[in-house]
Amino acid sequence: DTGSAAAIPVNPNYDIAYVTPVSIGTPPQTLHLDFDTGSSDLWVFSSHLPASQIRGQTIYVPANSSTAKLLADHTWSITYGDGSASRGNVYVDNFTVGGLTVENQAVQCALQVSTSFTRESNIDGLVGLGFSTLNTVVPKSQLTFFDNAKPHMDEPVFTADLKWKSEGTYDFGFIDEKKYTGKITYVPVNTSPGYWTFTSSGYAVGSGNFSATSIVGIADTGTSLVYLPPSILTAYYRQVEGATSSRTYGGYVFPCNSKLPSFTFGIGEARITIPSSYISYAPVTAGSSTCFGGLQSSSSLGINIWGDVALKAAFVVFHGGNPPTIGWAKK
Ligand SMILES: NCc1ccc(-c2ccco2)nc1
Repeated sequence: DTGSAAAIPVNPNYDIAYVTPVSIGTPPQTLHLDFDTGSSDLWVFSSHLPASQIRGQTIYVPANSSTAKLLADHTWSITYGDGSASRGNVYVDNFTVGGLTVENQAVQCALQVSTSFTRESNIDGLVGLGFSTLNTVVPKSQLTFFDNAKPHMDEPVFTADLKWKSEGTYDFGFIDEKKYTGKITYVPVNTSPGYWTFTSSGYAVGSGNFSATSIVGIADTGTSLVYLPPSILTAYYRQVEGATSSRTYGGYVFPCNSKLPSFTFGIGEARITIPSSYISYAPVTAGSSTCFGGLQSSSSLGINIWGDVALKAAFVVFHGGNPPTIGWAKK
């Protein structure tokens, strides 16, 4: 089996997140979910939510699906790195992404979501594509869509082709040679943390020398920005006129008309360059001439994160073989 589905920016001006249409149940209910390689719960806005917590999202109504079955006495609760959270109960139902169907997929129904989820009206839930060890369902943890689909897939892979301010794709079960140039460089993945954790071989700022240094981090489609060690941030923002680390805005900001260098990171001998346009991320508030950087410090996170700002500069292969690996190519 294979599948292919769109990755659509939730906001026309800034790539805050990407959503992908999925079908759940019988007859199919279509929701737009945030595919997140940084977590492993598949949860949706549901008919169990109080109306006060829904603001335009599409909800999943298990009662309207003839194939939905309650997973009795199972619950879940998750808190993300950005402080958002949700919790609820669990059904199993048919789950289809771009023509690829998993029967009896655990669909975690929200009974409560935090205000930041309520405020994001274009996200109807998340599809965790991390390792199933991170799933929060108790008393029996559940498998991700990828783990359920893998045995039926032509190849045990999914790929991310995210794009800057435009629609990209997630492919399941195959690698589309038309989506990248040159070769794919694969590096090992450490699955123990439960994320797609790999080691980058170093970085360069603009046209500067490449600094060979191991950077352990995660490939996270569910995080907007890139979070790296402070020393790398200093090296980058010292090249940006008027850049400063702002306590007010919680990170590096700079005048929106400042000239930004690109940022290159290493994957083995290969190099991926993030264009400067991806790093001038967004005005700190609507209409402001102060912009928030797409590269920020990981010092408060305890983990380096290659989020969408980096992923959209590449074609990325999440290879779920034994052992799993991650592949990066230019495009
Ligand atoms: N890294 C997972 C993730 C994805 C989306 C969100 C989100 C969307 C709106 C508010 O919070 N939070 C965490």
